[in-house]
Amino acid sequence: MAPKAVEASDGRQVELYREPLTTPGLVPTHLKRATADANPIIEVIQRFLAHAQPGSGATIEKLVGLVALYKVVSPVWRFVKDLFLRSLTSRISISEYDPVAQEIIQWVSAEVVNKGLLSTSATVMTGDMSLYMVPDVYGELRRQPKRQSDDVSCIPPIGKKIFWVGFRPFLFARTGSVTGTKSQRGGAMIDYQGTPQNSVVLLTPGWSLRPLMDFIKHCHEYKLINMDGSTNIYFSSGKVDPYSGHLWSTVVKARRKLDTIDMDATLKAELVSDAEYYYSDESRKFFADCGIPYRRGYLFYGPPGTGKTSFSAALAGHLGCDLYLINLATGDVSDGHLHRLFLALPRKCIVVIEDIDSCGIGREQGPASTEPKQPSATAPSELPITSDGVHRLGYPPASAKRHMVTLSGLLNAIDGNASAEGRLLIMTSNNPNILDEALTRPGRIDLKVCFGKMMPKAIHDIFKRLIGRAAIAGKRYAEHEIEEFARTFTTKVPPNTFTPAQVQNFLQSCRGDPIKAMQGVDAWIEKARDQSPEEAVKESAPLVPPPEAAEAIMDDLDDYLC
Ligand SMILES: Nc1ncnc2c1ncn2[C@@H]1O[C@H](COP(=O)(O)OP(=O)(O)OP(=O)(O)O)[C@@H](O)[C@H]1O
Repeated sequence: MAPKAVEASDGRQVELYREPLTTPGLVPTHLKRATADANPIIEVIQRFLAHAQPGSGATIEKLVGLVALYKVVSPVWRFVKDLFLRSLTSRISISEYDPVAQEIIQWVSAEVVNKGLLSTSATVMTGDMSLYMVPDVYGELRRQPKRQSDDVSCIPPIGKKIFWVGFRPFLFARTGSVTGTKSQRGGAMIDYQGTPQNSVVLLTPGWSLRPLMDFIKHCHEYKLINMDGSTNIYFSSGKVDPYSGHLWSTVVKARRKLDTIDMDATLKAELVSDAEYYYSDESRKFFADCGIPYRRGYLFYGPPGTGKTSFSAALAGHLGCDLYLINLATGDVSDGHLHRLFLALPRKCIVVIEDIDSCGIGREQGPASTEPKQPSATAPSELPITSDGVHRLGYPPASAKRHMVTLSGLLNAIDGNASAEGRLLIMTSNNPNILDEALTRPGRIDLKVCFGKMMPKAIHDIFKRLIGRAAIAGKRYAEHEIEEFARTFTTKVPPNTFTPAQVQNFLQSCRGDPIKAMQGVDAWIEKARDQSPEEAVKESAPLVPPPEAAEAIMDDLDDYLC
């Protein structure tokens, strides 16, 4: 019906969209609409209320009838829809803990959410777009308030998304048992301890799982191509990450190259070739044929700041796998938690348990012990027994207050029957002599490697890397001049006296200036002789700072570029 223009009592023009309900010429105010400033939603509500009035034709009873009809029809519709989807589609559900799920999220982030013209919702993260996107840093804006000038990238939010790969449609859904709202928790997965987990569901038309498997493979290959140049470093604080609901939190780091680790060249080559062989098809077959659990373990020992953790990170980058760091010394990791951390590991990865000697690993007394008693450098019976009946090997730092991993808990996690296979485990220690022999026996630890203080060749190399590269790139010095400086520097620094962290610290302070390095080296040697390796390490940045410094991690990311 055409609107009618009517003049209101205050002189304004109003339009009537329907015949007046009462006497013609007497217009109820709730049916009027001012031409310019009325809110259309309020107007609809007003009209509805007017219709619902007794005697208006549409009664409250009709409304109740409509609601009842909806209540009956909606479960039937859901049932028909589910039946249709289940009988005509194939689907896969994956826990978000699973690296496969993360690869899918990464693909959907990059190819659907960030490129999609029709993407109307996403979880926002900031960061260097040249690095690979990390699925774990949900709520990244809260974590990185200072990085406002950076590029912004998006990952799929909790919810559903439909996209096409070639001519095939896929439905991607993230259920949010941990990070989602109440209404988004339906169908969420539950882990073996009954804890709800976020999960990813993939669905495509057809009865074969093949297209889904091909898509998952495609996401994996995509990750391998795009991960070139960076390494995912996972670390655990002993708590579930509040943003992702994962046990592991992640940072993405520029890949550290093996040639930035200054150590004995033969030793380095042997370690790299051993790790490469471990992950070769030939070795996999050998383990399977012989019925040996497919695991390998290294013990890296030596003073702090000699490159044990840095080499592990470089090795992960070289092998193209992720690095998982566990620090038991925080006192936040319990036996059960450690077990769950190991269960959540992918098949190919490097796990580093740092400073294993300083975390207070003890041998349980009585029936709980899983290993026969082994003699060790310090006999367990001579050690203090705590109230929980556990001998502590070494003394935990003051921070280790709440949880303590026991020796049997650790052994169970690393090679118990339920423990995953395929990982390369690296334990680092400053004091290997106090470690229980059960922990380092062959089969658990296959190679023990000493990371020592700097020898002349390594001193020469570190000078050329930290001073020479910048000086030559800036065309301030020729290569032969740098070679000469490096030789002089090497003769001045006494061999087997300083750790790489100490030398790196000094050379960094010279900011690529060889003259400054030559002028300052004698004074530095005098000072550094009295400095303990521990103090030197404190001055140089650790690989992964504690989780509470997550903002700082991202800010300092570039510092790791070598
Ligand atoms: N061999 C090395 N070559 C190059 N850099 C090194 C080497 N060793 C240590 N560094 C540098 O020293 C710092 C500390 O190294 P890292 O944390 O790897 O030592 P660590 O032996 O694991 O120490 P800790 O026993 O305290 O864990 C890092 O910044 C690293 O770059």
